Amino acid sequence: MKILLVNPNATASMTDKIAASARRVAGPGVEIIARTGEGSPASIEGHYDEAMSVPALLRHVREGEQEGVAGVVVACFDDPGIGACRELATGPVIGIAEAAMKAATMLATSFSVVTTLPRSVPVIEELARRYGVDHQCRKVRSASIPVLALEEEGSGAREKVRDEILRAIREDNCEAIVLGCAGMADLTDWLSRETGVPVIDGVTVALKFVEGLAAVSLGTSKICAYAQPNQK
Ligand SMILES: O=C(O)C[C@H]1NC(=O)NC1=O
Repeated sequence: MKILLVNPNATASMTDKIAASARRVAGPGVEIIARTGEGSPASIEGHYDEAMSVPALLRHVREGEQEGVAGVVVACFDDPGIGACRELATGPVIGIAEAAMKAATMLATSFSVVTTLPRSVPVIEELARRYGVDHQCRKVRSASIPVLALEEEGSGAREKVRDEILRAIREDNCEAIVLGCAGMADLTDWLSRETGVPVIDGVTVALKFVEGLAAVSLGTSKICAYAQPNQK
């Protein structure tokens, strides 16, 4: 089984980190094909970056379809272009925000999200509403770090994420934490140990959801909303 994992931003080191997290949990016989959003913004921080990341993402999904991938993980917590990707794909297409937040609702009665910058907070709050989990999402918080600080050793980014998680547990009455950035994937185990609560990373959860759905031969419905784009 081949699964396409796309980091929609243009930072290859983040793609490598995300792919390593995914490969650590991939099942036997599952090959992860990792791709970077060449020509897209170096990081996705807000609506404009998100929009600018979709063309390269769609090119990778189209290529993956031609390569016969079983499904797609969109590894950016804005879940950019999911509907458009689903129109191109036949297998499941799952964004890490939807995967992580819905997984949180299966593990706890409440969760908070910790993302990078304040400007990403309303984007994620809207996703929680769209996915119908806003009543269980206590709060979306920001660690006030640029996305790319997560790529810099010694930046203090990981400690800021940890400290914001501890504040969430104290103040939000939440029982689980969702990591609001694909670039946090490598911090998951450390953060769980440091904080004592389930810390959910959307990259690995989305991968297992795609793997599981593909394994039972379930793919994207093509009969209406996600039918192939009309030829003009
Ligand atoms: O908006 C964010 O902070 C998260 C989002 N940005 C990015 O480049 N990869 C992400 O997962």
